[in-house]
Amino acid sequence: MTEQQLREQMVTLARSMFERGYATGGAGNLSLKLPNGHFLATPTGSSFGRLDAERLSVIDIDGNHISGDRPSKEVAFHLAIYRNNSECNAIVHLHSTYLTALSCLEGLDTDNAIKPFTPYFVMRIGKLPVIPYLRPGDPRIAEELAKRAKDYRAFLLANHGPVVTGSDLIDAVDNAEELEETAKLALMLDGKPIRYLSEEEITDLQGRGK
Ligand SMILES: O=C(O)[C@@H](O)C(=O)COP(=O)(O)O
Ligand SMILES: [Zn+2]
Repeated sequence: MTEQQLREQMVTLARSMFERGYATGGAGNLSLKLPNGHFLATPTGSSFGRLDAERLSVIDIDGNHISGDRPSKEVAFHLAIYRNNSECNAIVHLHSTYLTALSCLEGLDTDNAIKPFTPYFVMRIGKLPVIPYLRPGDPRIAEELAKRAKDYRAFLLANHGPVVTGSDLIDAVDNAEELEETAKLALMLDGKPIRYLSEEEITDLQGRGK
């Protein structure tokens, strides 16, 4: 895809998420790898419902602002993931309701906040590690994500929200939406006797793709 097509794709997917309630106000940010090696990111403070393709931010791998509006304050953590996972070509960060609710719970398993009970969580995400709470924009979020980037496709920032990767922006958005639905189910089922997938069932799903 050309840079122009990728710009339009970001605007369209962001608006779709906004209209379906996955993003509200100015929360969240998106990025993707451009064909020339730079990165396209949402401007800081922008609403997913009102992005302008021509004003999206372009940054390089060192975080230098190349063009467009001032980039998201979280570009450092986006770049930390790109640097450490060559399979990641796009990133979605949301404050979506159910994942953010989950991120506020005490006593989460920090290796995997959602114990698998549906195949698509295993196929799309695998495991959801929890990053200890840091204020939004804190450069230490990038350090924490850099340590885990090559081993996971998604992360849960404690008391904040999810960070989800993909092979392209469509894949990252699909992963984020399915992860949000999984968190919704997990909270709906809280306190009920869940039949979790067995280790054998999880192993059978791993490596089969989506
Ligand atoms: O939670 C925050 O403040 C950021 O992580 C966020 O979601 C929006 O920040 P910008 O991308 O700088 O608008
Ligand atoms: Zn945020």
